[in-house]
Amino acid sequence: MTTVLKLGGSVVTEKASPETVDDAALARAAEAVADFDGDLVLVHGGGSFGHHAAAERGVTAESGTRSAADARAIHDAMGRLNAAVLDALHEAGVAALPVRPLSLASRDADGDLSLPTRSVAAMLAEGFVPVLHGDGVVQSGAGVTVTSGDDLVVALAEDGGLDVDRVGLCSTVPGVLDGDGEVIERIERFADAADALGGSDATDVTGGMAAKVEKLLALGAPAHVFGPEGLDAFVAGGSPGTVVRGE
Ligand SMILES: Nc1ncnc2c1ncn2[C@@H]1O[C@H](COP(=O)(O)OP(=O)(O)OP(=O)(O)O)[C@@H](O)[C@H]1O
Ligand SMILES: C=C(C)CCOP(=O)(O)O
Repeated sequence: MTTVLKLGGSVVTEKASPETVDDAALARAAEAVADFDGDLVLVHGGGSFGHHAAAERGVTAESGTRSAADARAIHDAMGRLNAAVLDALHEAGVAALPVRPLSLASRDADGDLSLPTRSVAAMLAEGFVPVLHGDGVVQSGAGVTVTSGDDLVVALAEDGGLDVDRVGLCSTVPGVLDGDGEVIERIERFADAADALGGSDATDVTGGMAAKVEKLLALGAPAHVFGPEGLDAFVAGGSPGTVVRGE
């Protein structure tokens, strides 16, 4: 059984200032992750690295670039953040290794993601913690578009070979919030939260909370959406924040 956990870009970076890591938040998250017992795949988002690099070049999840220089700039920005995440994980004693989607994944013309996972499974079998991240990924007919860490979480969770039974999305909000700002405990269909779901409040080319919930509803495994304060509970097997479980 494997757990997939995404550390939101808005948790590990200061999303409003370009290419700024939130060192304290990242160190806290890495320490929480170090307590996990079992097979774990980590994913992190773009935060103030990937989203700024992509937005500056007009690249989104739908609108691609045919410029290799632009694609590389987005990938390199994510590489800088990935290196910072790996440094923090190593510092906390986590045997983390990078798995970088541009070199591995692709999308078809409809945007469906193909993510080969044998290297991820092999790393897990050898006791490592693979760390993927949102990235520029080549898409049939569109050049290179942005693939969100959330899409990678979904692809990992749907991969039969990894046997994923728990998914966690750690964002800056304590869960999916209703119109009054209260955490919704359980979402089983999009309508449960549709009124309250907006985009992201920072530069984000991949859609914010509404897109997250929609993707998580399609999974076979339960997904938990929580904030940094819920990370210890999730790592210990608990159920912080909102549970998203489609039918
Ligand atoms: N109903 C809602 N409940 C909770 N958050 C919401 C809601 N509607 C919109 N949001 C926004 O969604 C954001 C979380 O999505 P976002 O994509 O920014 O997070 P992330 O995954 O941590 O970041 P990144 O995409 O960089 O990895 C929140 O900061 C909030 O502004
Ligand atoms: C913007 C890039 C390159 C990655 C986006 O990943 P996300 O923050 O998980 O949506």
